[in-house]
Amino acid sequence: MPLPPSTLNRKSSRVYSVARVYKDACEKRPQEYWDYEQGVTIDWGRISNYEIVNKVGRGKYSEVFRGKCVLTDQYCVIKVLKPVKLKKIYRELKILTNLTGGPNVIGLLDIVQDPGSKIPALIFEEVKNVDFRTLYPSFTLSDIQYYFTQLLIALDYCHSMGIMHRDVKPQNVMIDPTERKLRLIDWGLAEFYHPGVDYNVRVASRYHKGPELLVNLNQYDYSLDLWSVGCMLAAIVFKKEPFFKGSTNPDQLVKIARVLGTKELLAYLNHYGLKLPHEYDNIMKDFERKPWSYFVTSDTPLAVPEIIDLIDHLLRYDHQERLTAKETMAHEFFKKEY
Ligand SMILES: Nc1ncnc2c1ncn2[C@@H]1O[C@H](COP(=O)(O)OP(=O)(O)OP(=O)(O)O)[C@@H](O)[C@H]1O
Repeated sequence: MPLPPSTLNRKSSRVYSVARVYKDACEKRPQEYWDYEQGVTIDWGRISNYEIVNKVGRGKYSEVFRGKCVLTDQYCVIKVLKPVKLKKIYRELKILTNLTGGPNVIGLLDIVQDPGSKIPALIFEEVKNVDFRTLYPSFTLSDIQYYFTQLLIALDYCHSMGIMHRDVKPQNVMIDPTERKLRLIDWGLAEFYHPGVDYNVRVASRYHKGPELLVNLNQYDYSLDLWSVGCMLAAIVFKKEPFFKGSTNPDQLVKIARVLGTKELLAYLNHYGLKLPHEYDNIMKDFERKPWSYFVTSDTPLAVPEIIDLIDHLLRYDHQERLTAKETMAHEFFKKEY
């Protein structure tokens, strides 16, 4: 039976921005691929196959445990979702089932349901992650080449599948340095991309939010994820974690403008027919653009010209100017031997 029309691909009356790449990735697939509004069919596993070992963390949307599959004796991660809108749960499940098995995407092993609350729990492969605050300061240029290539492979894959992650940040990139294994996790804010559709700007985590989110530009796309990659790289290279540290959402844009300039921000808005929201009236000042050399000191040996050029091509106000995941992998920085 064909699905009824969906609101998820409903175009805005004014289309002012469309992704440069993979814009028809969803449209060319059947509606069942991207339409999570009608619910999703789930092949439920048995909760009794898993036991909890210990608590790993508590996110905004879940409680996460280390667990064990009693059938295989394999360790796993159990993400018990908190009761949020059913639509959000369906979205995460649909996206994970579409992407699992893809390169460097966290592997979804099973979906089980708490018999009492009916709340789903997601069972994932476990990554023996080393906290980024310990790991990143040890990175050489060659480590950066390797791990960022792995991250970009995951991003290019999800983008090619019509999905924007929308919450790229160090906490969502699990790295096991012993195995040199990287997995992109937390697809809870990820969304299907449809050209000309207005998206909610209340996504991503403050320090990694792209300018488009902070100026209410709703027709953003996969390029949002590349801004976040740029923030991660700049933080490592310039030893400033996080690179843009806003105290509130509006202050986040002020922190960005202090580096990229206010005139340049206004040119970006003008290009898409937008205005700076009034919440900035008293806080946005006329900041001069800073050259990247401003952040280079005797304590930033990773700041070689090629990586600075790469950061410069990712940290662009204009989301359409940023390198795509594929273009980033082809950048000169990844070709050089360090
Ligand atoms: N597969 C995994 N392997 C190892 N650790 C994991 C794995 N999945 C999740 N974690 C840990 O659990 C934390 C929370 O997981 P996740 O980000 O998926 O949940 P969340 O509720 O969406 O979190 P947040 O509110 O921070 O976005 C992660 O930051 C990570 O430390």
